[in-house]
Amino acid sequence: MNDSVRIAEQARQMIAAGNLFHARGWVPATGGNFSARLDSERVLITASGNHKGELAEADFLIADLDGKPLEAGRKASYETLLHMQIYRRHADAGAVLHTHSTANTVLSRRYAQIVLSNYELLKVLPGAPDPQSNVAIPVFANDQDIARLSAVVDAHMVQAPTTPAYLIAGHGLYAWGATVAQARHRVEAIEFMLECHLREAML
Ligand SMILES: CSCCC(=O)C(=O)COP(=O)(O)O
Ligand SMILES: [Zn+2]
Repeated sequence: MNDSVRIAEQARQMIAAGNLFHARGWVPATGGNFSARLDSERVLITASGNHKGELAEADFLIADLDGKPLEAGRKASYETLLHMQIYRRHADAGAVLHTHSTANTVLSRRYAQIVLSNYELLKVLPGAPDPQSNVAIPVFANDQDIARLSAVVDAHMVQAPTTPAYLIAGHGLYAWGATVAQARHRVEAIEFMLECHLREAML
């Protein structure tokens, strides 16, 4: 596959994910951002400030693993360094998707971590955990200094390398996978389990 065809295909898959997430209410306003690894040095990522349910191929740009856009005059997602931390820490990560759902926002404002257990959908997460096991989703304090926040996330991943995804308090979910499709499946599974967790807390 030549480079421009590959770029268009990765953008197409992220546009489709954005449409789905918007339909589910997981990317309100211009919240959320998406990326896919193109090769060992380049990542295709959403530009900052676009509505993620209305993306077109022109709303993506290529950045290096330091988060620097390779095209002059383009502004990558404000949260680019959070994506790059994942690509640097997880060699098998091929795509990163970030959502701002009601469930992930409410729960991350209340709890320091969310422990998911007894959900069949846990099998979709990295390492295919046994549904009966306890899977911890850490919650990090929100921080407008994204370099500092990505350093906090990275330090956690050194201590807990099997962390399957994470939340930022009052902000949203970051999840990843080998492909855009796998990252989307994981977002769908985690958002479903968080929604269940929230509803149970309200019973
Ligand atoms: C308007 S939501 C605040 C920024 C944010 O959290 C987000 O996910 C979108 O930022 P981006 O720069 O990627 O558009
Ligand atoms: Zn965000």
